[in-house]
Amino acid sequence: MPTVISKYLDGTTRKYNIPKEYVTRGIVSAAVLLYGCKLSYPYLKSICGERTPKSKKKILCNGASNGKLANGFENGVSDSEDEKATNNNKIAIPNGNALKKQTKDAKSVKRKTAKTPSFNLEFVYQLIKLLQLMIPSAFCNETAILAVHTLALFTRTFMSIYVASMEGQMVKFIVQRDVRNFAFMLLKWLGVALPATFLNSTIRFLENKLALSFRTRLVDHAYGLYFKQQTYYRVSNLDGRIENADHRLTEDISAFTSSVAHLYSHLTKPLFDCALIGFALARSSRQMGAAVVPGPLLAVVVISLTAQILRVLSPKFGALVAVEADRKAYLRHIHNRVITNAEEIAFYGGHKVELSHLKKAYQALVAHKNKIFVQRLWYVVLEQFLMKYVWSGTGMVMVSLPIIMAARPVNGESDISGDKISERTQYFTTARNLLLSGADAVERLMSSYKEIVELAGYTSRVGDMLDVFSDVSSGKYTRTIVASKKHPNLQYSEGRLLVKGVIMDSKDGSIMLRDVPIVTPNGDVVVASLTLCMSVGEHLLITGPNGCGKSSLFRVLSGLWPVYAGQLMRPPNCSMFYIPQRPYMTLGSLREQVIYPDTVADFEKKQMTDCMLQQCLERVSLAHLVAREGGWDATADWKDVLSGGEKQRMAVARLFYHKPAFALLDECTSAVSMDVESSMYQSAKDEGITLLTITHRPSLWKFHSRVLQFDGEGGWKLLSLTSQEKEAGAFSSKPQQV
Ligand SMILES: Nc1ncnc2c1ncn2[C@@H]1O[C@H](COP(=O)(O)OP(=O)(O)OP(=O)(O)O)[C@@H](O)[C@H]1O
Repeated sequence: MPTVISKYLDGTTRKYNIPKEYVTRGIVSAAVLLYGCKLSYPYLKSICGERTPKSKKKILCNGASNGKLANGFENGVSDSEDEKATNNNKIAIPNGNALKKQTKDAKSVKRKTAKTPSFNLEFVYQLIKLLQLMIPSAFCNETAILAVHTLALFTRTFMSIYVASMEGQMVKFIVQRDVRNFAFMLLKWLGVALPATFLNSTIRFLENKLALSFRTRLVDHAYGLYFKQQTYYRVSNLDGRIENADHRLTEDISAFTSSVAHLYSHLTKPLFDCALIGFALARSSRQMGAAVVPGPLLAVVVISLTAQILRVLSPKFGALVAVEADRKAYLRHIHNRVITNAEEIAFYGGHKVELSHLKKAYQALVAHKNKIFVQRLWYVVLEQFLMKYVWSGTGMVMVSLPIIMAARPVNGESDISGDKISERTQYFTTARNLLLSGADAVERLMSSYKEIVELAGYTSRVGDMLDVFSDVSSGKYTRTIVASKKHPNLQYSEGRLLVKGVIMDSKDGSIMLRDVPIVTPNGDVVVASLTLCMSVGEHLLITGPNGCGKSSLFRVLSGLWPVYAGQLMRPPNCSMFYIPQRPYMTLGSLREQVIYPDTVADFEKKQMTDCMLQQCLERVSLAHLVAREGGWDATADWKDVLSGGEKQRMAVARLFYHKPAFALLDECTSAVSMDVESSMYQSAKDEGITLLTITHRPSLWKFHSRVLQFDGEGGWKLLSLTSQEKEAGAFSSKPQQV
């Protein structure tokens, strides 16, 4: 076939008197140009597709009015789908059934609009953004590693070519029966092998180093965002875009950085190989006196065709990888739940239920992995057939072309003399080795496509996570708000509640709320408008039925939940200390339990002593703990070592260590005996701490001067307590509103 093409070319160039190189170069350029157009067509189309009017795209975010998911899922949905969904949901939803329908619609839109990561423009943008984080400047560690890595890859390619030419010469000496030169060449070959193997190992070492450096950069950045403005709380409680942030922060970042570093060497070396080997092959073809163009032209055509076939038939590895990561994360989450709640589950004997959850999560992962294996099986069969056999055949033709097409001797010289044969053998061996390396390089380049698509999956997970973190840390939340939840006092835009409240620093240290609503992250308005003023020394008791918004008021005061309307004036966070019903025990020593959330360095900076900590423990009747646990430096799993009541008392001991202006006590003594509870409350008051207490215990009324009573239906009353009421723990007559 190539001979036919060559003959036809000869005829045509002679006929029209055009230099043969011009024609062959023209054909090659046109082929390359056409193939380039073909490859770039889908991307050009997607760029044009993205230029749809913004207004249409924005409809997607309109969750409040049409029940659709708010942003975060914009990509990958057609405009017609948007419009259909919008129109469907314009109908008012008066009852529960309709509400269910709406939720179903929202879910189906979520499914439709869920992004499928693939090799597209969005992937490129996200990757560039992440690369800027991983390589922050031209003079950083990572650039240095990259430079050394690139140099190592380049040197390795030169070595491969050098080794191939040495092997060619060795075969020539064998054919010539030249033992001396053969032995010398063999020694030289062995001498090169040593640095070559060292270089291979160095390349792998540098790749791992690069992956680790990239990971460290990303982890630093992600942790910075995660612990900024309580993002770790808000991302799971106020925003609905990502689940299992822990998995993304650990596994996905690691997989992403390893994939980037691996792909760098996986792409760079084959590219060097292709360029340099192509050049070396062309040079040896010319030395043989054969035409340079037909061989490479044939290679370009065959490789382009096989690449196209593989591209069309390739499964969507990016989407498959993203789903796999999701399922792995979910399985880990279920495991974590079992570990965290082991005692409760054991008491209930709930292992059957937990086991079934675990099995379900595991089966989902296994089913998905099987799906990937099956898809990979057929893809690898095709890939191997095309790359191993079709390419080997093409390589054979390419290697033989210069020998077959080389100019024949014209002056009666023999074509099969010893010298000529050994020369051709040397050429054949060198070219064959070079081609093998070249084929290997192209194979790696093509199999890299699969890895690039997999990288798209990780890029999307890591990139989305960082986007969500920075949105959330700057107060932008995305969560579905069902249309029927809209409240006239609040403002909505594109399905999201707008944060319109004003937060001010209190100058006199008091707390003041004016028309502040209490709204849950789901958009439920628990209390429509609350007005309250608390000066230092005015102890407030908060009561009401379950779920009426008592703890939520603390969340608003602490800044965990946004102030959607009205005004909130409050002292700085360090002046307010929150103690929850379920006390939290940190990792570390007994000392670190008392000083939490201070670190040991803070403790030393404040010039506090263990003796002072001992006094804190005495106030909550835990003085014996130091001796019992083996001193202040003793470490244990405090969550399990301390009893429920002891943990609650330890949490109150922290109050005496920090001595804040206000204590937000959320049923934090429910497991403490009543005598110890009373002495703790009295101590806190004596210390000058103003109490805001949520409790159902009448015995605590006596420590407070006012009561905020929620009715559970959005209403509330602020009442003063008489001394009889304080003692009785109940209102003696009809309560008087303040
Ligand atoms: N993270 C959250 N996401 C969505 N809704 C929430 C969240 N936290 C609380 N809620 C809802 O807010 C409402 C008020 O909850 P809150 O914890 O303030 O109740 P409470 O008055 O303290 O109740 P209890 O006396 O049982 O502790 C409840 O209906 C609850 O379901």
